[in-house]
Amino acid sequence: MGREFLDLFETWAQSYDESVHGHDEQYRDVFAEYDAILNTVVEKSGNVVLEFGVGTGNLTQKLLRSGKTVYGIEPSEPMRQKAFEKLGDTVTIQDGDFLSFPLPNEPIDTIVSTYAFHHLTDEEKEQAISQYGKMLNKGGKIVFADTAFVDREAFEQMVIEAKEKGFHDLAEDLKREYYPTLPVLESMFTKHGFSVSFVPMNRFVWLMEATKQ
Ligand SMILES: C[S@@+](CC[C@H](N)C(=O)[O-])C[C@H]1O[C@@H](n2cnc3c(N)ncnc32)[C@H](O)[C@@H]1O
Repeated sequence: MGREFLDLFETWAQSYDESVHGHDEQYRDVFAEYDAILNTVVEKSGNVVLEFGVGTGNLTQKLLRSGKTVYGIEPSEPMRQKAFEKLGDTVTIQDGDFLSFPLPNEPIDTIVSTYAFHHLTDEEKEQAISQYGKMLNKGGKIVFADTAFVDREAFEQMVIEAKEKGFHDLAEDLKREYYPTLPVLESMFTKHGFSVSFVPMNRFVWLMEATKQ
């Protein structure tokens, strides 16, 4: 569920790694400090990790290189193909999404995702957090990095700024997908038994670290 944006990745899969490294002017600020953001998610993760929205496998690769066991979930076939080209058979990446996915065959201590949680509506985000709250033991973590805004005004301001710069694809993307505000996310995490902190990583992306109480 929450798969309505998969068509975008049919074509974007081929050039995605160029976008994250600043080749697309409209998304340069979104992907600013991309590698540092992924490295921070790795630092915050435990040893057995479930990753949603693997994409071309950049975070997966960093998690594996730091010795973690990773169970990857990715709904887009072209993205899974790109990830396999990068990672070979060193990892399990299965078809699934944030809400419907094959369960790993061992307990996991961390659920991670970068640049993907905004594909879910706020209602779906809460369903996912509720589900993860039941899967994780006390001390288990959700570590996400994704675009979010301090409030609706900050969101509207970013749309205006994108339009003023002529970044119409970015402005459309901001309006089409489901970028949340921090207070909404905070209330979802706390309602489902997590303590949560938010740290800004660039002008768009926040690191969300939620620990099961
Ligand atoms: C912008 S890419 C991010 C890829 C990678 N995590 C990264 O940080 O570079 C978003 C990814 O989320 C995937 N995606 C889209 N809808 C999803 C869903 N409902 N559940 C899980 N992943 C989804 C897309 O196929 C795509 O691979």
